[in-house]
Amino acid sequence: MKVVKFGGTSMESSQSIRRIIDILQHKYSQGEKFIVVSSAMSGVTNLLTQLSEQAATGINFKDELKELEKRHFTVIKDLIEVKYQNPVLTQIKIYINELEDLLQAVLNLKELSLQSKDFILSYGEKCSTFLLSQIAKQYFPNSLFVDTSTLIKTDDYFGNAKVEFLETEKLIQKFYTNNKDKILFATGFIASTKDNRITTLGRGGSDYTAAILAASIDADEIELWSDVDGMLTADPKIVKKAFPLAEVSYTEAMELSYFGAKVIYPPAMIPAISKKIPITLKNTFNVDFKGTQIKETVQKNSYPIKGISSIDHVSLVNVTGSGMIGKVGFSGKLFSLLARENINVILITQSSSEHSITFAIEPQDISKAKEVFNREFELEIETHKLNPLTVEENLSILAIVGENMKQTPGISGKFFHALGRNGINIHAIAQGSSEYNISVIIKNKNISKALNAVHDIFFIELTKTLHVFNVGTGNIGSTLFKQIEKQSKYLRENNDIEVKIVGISNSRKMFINEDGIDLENWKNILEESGEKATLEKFTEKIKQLNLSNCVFIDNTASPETSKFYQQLFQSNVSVVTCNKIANSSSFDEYNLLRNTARKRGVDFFYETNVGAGLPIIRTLKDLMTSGDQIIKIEAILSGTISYIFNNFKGDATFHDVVKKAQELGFTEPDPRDDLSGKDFMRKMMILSRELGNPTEEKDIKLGEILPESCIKAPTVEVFYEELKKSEDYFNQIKKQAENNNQVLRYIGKLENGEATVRLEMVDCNHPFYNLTGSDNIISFTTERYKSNPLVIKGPGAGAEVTAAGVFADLINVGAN
Ligand SMILES: NC(=O)c1ccc[n+]([C@@H]2O[C@H](COP(=O)([O-])OP(=O)(O)OC[C@H]3O[C@@H](n4cnc5c(N)ncnc54)[C@H](O)[C@@H]3O)[C@@H](O)[C@H]2O)c1
Ligand SMILES: N[C@@H](CCO)C(=O)O
Ligand code: NA
Repeated sequence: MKVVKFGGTSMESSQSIRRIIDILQHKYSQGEKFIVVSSAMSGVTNLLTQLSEQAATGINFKDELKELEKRHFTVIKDLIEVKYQNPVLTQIKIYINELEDLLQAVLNLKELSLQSKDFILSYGEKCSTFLLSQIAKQYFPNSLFVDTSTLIKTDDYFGNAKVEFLETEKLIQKFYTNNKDKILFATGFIASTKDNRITTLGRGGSDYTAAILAASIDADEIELWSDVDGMLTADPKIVKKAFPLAEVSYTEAMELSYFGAKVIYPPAMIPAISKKIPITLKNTFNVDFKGTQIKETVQKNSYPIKGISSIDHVSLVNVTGSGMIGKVGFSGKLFSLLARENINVILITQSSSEHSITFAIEPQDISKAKEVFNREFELEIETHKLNPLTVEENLSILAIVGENMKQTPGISGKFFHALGRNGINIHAIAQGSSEYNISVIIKNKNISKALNAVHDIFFIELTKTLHVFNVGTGNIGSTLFKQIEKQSKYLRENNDIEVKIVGISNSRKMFINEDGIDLENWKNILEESGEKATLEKFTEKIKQLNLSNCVFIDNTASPETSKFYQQLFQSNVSVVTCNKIANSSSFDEYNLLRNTARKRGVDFFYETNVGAGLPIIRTLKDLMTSGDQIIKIEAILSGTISYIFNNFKGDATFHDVVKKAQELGFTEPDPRDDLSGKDFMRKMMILSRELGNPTEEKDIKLGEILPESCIKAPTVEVFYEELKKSEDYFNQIKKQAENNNQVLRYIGKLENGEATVRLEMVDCNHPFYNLTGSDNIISFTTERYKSNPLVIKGPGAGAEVTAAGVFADLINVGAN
């Protein structure tokens, strides 16, 4: 035998009641035996509460009551054959008339007692359940309407009555035995006192009715039907990746529902728990879905925790003072005091030094708590044995719940790591020794970020979602998008990484979508839905959204973007950049950025600053951290210049080769940044700084390649014209090299803290002689690689290799 309960959402309209009938017909055809419990139609209990309270203040209720009648009549007309309608219409009419009399009495007396209110509310369930039973009768002729107020006996605590179990059980058993051949349709929520005055069972009342009936007749199972798929790992409104749990234990269900998961009300389950009756949560909108089963013992699943829940608004109260130390009974006194004032204490922690007790309460209780504390401990406060209460506000509780945590080391470590990495400060921590629940108190504004970060770390089979804000959609930016789009499935399946591009900006337009931007269509989206771009607005939005694992990618060559890195780090956003400006600004700035990132526990990656995608920065860092000593670095680090000298031969003109280098995407947006040596100089400066030298721009000796006129050209167009005019100059250098069987190489050297970049002619014995395309080459002479230096060589410019380097940096964010 099953007890099947349908909540208000299932009793909303003709359509939803039709669904209930379908569900019951299916059960019936499968030979299942069941008792049905039903709530009032959705919204009716609230409406009746409101009407009765209003009536007590003299406000009329007739129109609303008419509406209520109509709602029930509509269902009758929709779902009951005409020939059977009359008696049902009549009975509902009788109920509504009785309701009207009751409300009229309240209106006349201008008084509403809890007792009268319960009586009035009981009509919600009476109407709905009677109605359902009569609809069902057409399919199951042995349907029987049961007014449970005649079976469930309570004390006279109206509004939240306490059940007298012994008597109730007897009445239910007797009724059940006498009606074994019937399908019972029982009202939820309502009961009565010994002397037959109507009472109600409080919050979760219909679930409670189901549990009481099930426990009394030793049912095999309870099904609670609502409009959700059961109990989820977290609130799906906040955590998009939350998913329904197949099984949870009674204890876990209690813990999860206590915080947030509103699908069931734990006290209502107690009669079922005491008889170990499993409870299944089902969805009327997703009938075939298994839902969540709540029972005594559950199979271990692969996740270390079951769910995450939260309470949104709490305040934290700190009691401090030497007067508490070693004082037996102090906390007893403190908490009885709060209990006496009906202040609900949600969480308590105490340090073992006994110098402080911290507890969480609801914000509306703060002033009362202060008042009673000050009054009770006036003497202790005056003599400085206790300090006045301090209160922290705008906080939330976040709790991870699950029986698997028990005896499993590392869960709290993981939990706190996820919070710490996302810059979420923990104000207090509590874990019961039952190890079912670890609760932390954090700032309210961080709750959504925290829920998502913690959910990711425990549930998405370790899938990490990187929330990316990308600035710069030129050569590199647009290529990066292509690469990410192509690779995202692989990353999801093989690396458990989800890359979500949440924001895109270029110098004209910006667009942000928290759910991710479709990379197949980003150009149109940005063009059509984007707003005017400003970096201020873009970064403000990043901070405001406060997403977990958040990364800012700088794919511009702009000096403006780097001004925002510092505040991004401070907001726990990692930065990946191919833009060299930040790292080649002043040494102080360079240091500040690094230190801030380190302090905030976020990443600052810029592998592509030197040699594009070639692993140069990484290699240098590895050499240094593993204790090698760098003696000398020699390198060709301008892809553009490398390409030019590799192709400036035979009939080719210097002008055309430069143009081609730009077309191939090797040059900076302004190619003079390359040809002036400035771009190379920046790279040398970054390498030198990585070595620990406080290098500034002026410390690097830079050999010129271009004649003055080219450098000074006011625009890129004029620069190209000047290049044409200087063709003789370039030809002469070319000739000279060719005559000596040499090639031109623009080479950087770093030795003894000194950095130079010079144009050299080298012969075939030089290790840098054989280069092709936009190749970069770098040779590290170190203590360990002394006679034979470590060499890295390959294309050091171009959109594909650079975007790939940015991509690799991005994937590494948060890896350590
Ligand atoms: N090309 C290479 O091989 C290579 C290699 C390594 C590093 N890089 C670096 O890549 C970066 C980008 O180069 P690119 O060739 O893609 O440049 P690009 O000119 O093609 O694109 C630059 C993008 O940045 C945007 N932008 C500029 N200023 C902005 C601002 N203030 N706010 C928002 N957006 C802004 C532009 O709108 C454009 O979308 C440069 O810093 C360059 O040094 C390039
Ligand atoms: N413009 C740069 C790109 C790599 O930073 C070069 O030519 O080397
Ligand atoms: Na690199």
